[in-house]
Amino acid sequence: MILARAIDATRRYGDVTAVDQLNLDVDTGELVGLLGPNGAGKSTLVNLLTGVRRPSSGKVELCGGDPRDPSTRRFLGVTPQETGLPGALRVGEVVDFVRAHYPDPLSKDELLAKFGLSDLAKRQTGGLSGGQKRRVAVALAFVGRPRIVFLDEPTTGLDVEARHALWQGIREFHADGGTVVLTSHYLEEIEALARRVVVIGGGRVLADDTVSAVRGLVAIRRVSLTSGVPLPDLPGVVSTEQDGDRLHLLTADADRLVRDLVTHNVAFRDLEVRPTSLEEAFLTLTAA
Ligand SMILES: Nc1ncnc2c1ncn2[C@@H]1O[C@H](COP(=O)(O)OP(=O)(O)OP(=O)(O)O)[C@@H](O)[C@H]1O
Repeated sequence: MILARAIDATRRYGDVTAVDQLNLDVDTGELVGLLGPNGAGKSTLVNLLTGVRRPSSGKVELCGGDPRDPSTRRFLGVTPQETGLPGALRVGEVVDFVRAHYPDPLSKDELLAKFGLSDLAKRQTGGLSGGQKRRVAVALAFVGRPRIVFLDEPTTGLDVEARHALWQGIREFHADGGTVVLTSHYLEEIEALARRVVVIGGGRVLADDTVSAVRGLVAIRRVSLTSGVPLPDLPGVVSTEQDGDRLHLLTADADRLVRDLVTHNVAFRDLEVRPTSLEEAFLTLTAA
């Protein structure tokens, strides 16, 4: 069953088209990463799919219904990009408050244990660190045993250990059949959690595939070398970065680039050719 669907969805803010005739289906049991540069439209898409905003045109569906309908929202868990917690309440009290909104919530202890938060149960949220607040905010999305969870940049600002604790909670939910859509700027996060990655740019879907396929799609290689002399103009180089004597060239045809360097008698050493990172891949896609 399709749990979240955008059909030709467009959302405008004045002159800005944040989401532009976008189509997306998220099936039951999927874990989907939305990836894209700042301002690509990821949060707006999440806001449309979770009923926070209405599309200017087109349609969105959640669990086969309208995401603004309370009976549909029972199946939904969300952590927006920015959240506020009532500072005077203890973590356990906030969990109880949210639990009260759902017919069959997780127990407080189970939720806190799943997300490694048991030690914080009696702490007032106002006294928590930024990272601890974020972990509580993400855990709250799972209280109501949702069928689908949307997490907008869930681990921004978290240290490695806290990030891994959250990933563990998300993975367990997914392993039990839960559906997850997350946006992230952490490429390792998308790679660590999701097999499907939807690359968003300019409010549109630029690619929708596996992480490795998205990399393969652009097939850009990074050729790094050390050279004391300026390089001649070489065909097929899409960008050049310089770090002292070390040069990093991006190209779709690394073999040709290396042959050209030799043909031009460029003195170089420490040649390295490697696939691009996902970030480089999406920058290339969004520049297309
Ligand atoms: N409430 C709003 N009012 C006006 N413009 C908005 C509003 N929300 C988003 N926008 C604009 O819509 C575009 C898409 O923004 P959005 O926040 O969806 O992108 P994003 O991919 O989530 O970015 P980021 O990674 O920085 O969070 C941007 O140009 C943004 O300035």
